[in-house]
Amino acid sequence: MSKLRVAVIGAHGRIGSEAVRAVAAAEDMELVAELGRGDELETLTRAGAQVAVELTHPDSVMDNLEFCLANGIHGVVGTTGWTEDRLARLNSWLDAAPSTGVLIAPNFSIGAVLTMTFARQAARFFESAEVVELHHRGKADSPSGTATRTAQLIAAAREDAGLPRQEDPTTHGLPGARGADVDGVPVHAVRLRGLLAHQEVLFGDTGETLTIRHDSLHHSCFMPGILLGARRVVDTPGLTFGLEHFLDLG
Ligand SMILES: NC(=O)C1=CN([C@@H]2O[C@H](COP(=O)(O)OP(=O)(O)OC[C@H]3O[C@@H](n4cnc5c(N)ncnc54)[C@H](OP(=O)(O)O)[C@@H]3O)[C@@H](O)[C@H]2O)C=CC1
Ligand SMILES: O=C(O)C1=N[C@H](C(=O)O)C[C@H](O)C1
Repeated sequence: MSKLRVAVIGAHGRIGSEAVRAVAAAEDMELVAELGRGDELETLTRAGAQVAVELTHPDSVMDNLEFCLANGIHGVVGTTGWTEDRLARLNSWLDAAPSTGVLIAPNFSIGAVLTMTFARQAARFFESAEVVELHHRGKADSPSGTATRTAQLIAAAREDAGLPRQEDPTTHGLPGARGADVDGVPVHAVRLRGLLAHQEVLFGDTGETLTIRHDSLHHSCFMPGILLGARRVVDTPGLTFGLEHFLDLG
């Protein structure tokens, strides 16, 4: 059987360099290109890439995906910074390339995917919910894509259950102390040397709290999700948002 031809964009970065090693070690894949900043995107077509794993920066990801989709290359995207506007532009490129697929995964680690699943399940049972994400100091964006997605899922589950949007009871204080408001769910971002990627989802109601915590301790935790995404995206045209769609979570 022929091997899946996979390229990595952002190949010299923290997660990209790990992805290069993981793709190269996968028996069913061939690593056909490793692109860093300034490298020509045409390398992807010359190398015959079928899938591009995109792990760069919110400022770079749109141009890279526009090129990939214009050339029939599927995308597995870990880069953050997704807004409604960006998703609409991506969908318009996908409309013009109907047999091509893109997976955007706010987080490729199984523990983080389960955290989001459990948080969505718990959301309707608690009056209040907040998210705290903690990352290394080199991270470009805040809050993290995972925390934003988690808060959106919590807010949607609350709305589905008929719960009101959370009101902030604070009347006095310093700006920013209550975090960012994501659909009514406060999200707090910590940046600390020594950390990698961590998240706590806090729920509270009368007389009890529930905390769901996940810790990514090494970039290797993202690799099974990236490889799964590459294998599945070639048979999944259109946009898939979230690795959970490629997992059987019961
Ligand atoms: N979904 C997930 O599970 C995960 C997602 N991420 C996300 O992945 C992204 C990268 O994170 P991280 O590896 O820590 O960041 P790094 O800064 O370590 O790596 C990004 C790399 O991409 C390069 N780059 C930037 N623009 C381009 C471009 N146009 N073409 C090719 N290479 C480019 C950078 O080059 P230069 O250094 O010159 O700027 C850098 O080498 C972030 O958005 C992060 O949030 C990270 C971990 C897990
Ligand atoms: O920049 C990182 O490191 C990470 N980025 C992703 C995010 O923003 O959610 C995933 C994970 O948290 C690591």
